[in-house]
Amino acid sequence: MNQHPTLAFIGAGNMARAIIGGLISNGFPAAKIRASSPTIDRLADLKSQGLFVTTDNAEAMSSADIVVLAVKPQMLKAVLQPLAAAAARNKPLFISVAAGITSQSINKWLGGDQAIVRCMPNTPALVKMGANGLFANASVSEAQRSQAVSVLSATGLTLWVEQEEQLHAVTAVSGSAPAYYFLFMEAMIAAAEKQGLSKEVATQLTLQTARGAAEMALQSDVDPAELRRRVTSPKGTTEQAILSFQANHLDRLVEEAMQACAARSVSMAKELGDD
Ligand SMILES: NC(=O)c1ccc[n+]([C@@H]2O[C@H](COP(=O)([O-])OP(=O)(O)OC[C@H]3O[C@@H](n4cnc5c(N)ncnc54)[C@H](O)[C@@H]3O)[C@@H](O)[C@H]2O)c1
Ligand code: PRO
Repeated sequence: MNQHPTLAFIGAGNMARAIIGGLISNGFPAAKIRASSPTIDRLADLKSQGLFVTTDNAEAMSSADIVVLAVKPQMLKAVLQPLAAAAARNKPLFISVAAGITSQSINKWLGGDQAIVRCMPNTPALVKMGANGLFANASVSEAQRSQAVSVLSATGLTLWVEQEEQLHAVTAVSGSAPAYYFLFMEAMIAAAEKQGLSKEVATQLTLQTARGAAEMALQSDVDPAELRRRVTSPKGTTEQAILSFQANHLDRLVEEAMQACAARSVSMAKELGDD
């Protein structure tokens, strides 16, 4: 195999585009990436970046080393069943980013005996700051594990989980979580505007502070709780904000939100899967 495997993305929506964007900006050759989606006009921008694009999923998948399944979980069964013959012939590594749906269901729809890595990525993959939780089924070889890591690590952090069920928690803590931070940013920007800042100034200060806090926590040798304490002077300003968050049970809100997220991942697996 060449240095770069041939990748086929089945589905070219938000998550596929975030991963493709991260790969290309990390130097992965666009000519080694294929993408399929039902309408060709929605693929025009990917074609202009040098990808091979098609409305035929089987054509996208033919001779691909890795097939990334990036359609909605609700579509997966209908998309995979017609690809079973090609899967039996080509035996690529499948990487599914679909929330919830188990490797067992995917394997069944593909006709069985397939190497499947489930990946829960997130959209910061687009700026190479993604976080990927990975699980491999028993048919995935060591070489394919390494291949999955080397492709996905171009989009950010890549960590394996031991149990497939742990991907529900990964979805709650990283897959869905960019949306929590965006929601928090929205609330901070709105509150700062109410305190008299322009939207532009409020936005810039909010985003730079989020970036600074994340970068500082990543580089620090102490945990986030200690970093928080270092901002919080006794009888100072921060203390009042922290006391307000605690009085409103921020920790409980976060726990309940993450439980609801993971529970939806579990119920999607039951509703839409075939285990
Ligand atoms: N968006 C995220 O933040 C995120 C994060 C982690 C995982 N995921 C997972 O990624 C997957 C895709 O989510 P998304 O947000 O990119 O959705 P999306 O709706 O943006 O993209 C889905 C794509 O699939 C295409 N599609 C529909 N039917 C198809 C078919 N028959 N054949 C080929 N392509 C078809 C659509 O045209 C669309 O481009 C989902 O399974 C989701 O659970 C998404
Ligand atoms: N976006 C997908 C969803 O909301 C999966 C994780 C992030 O279902």
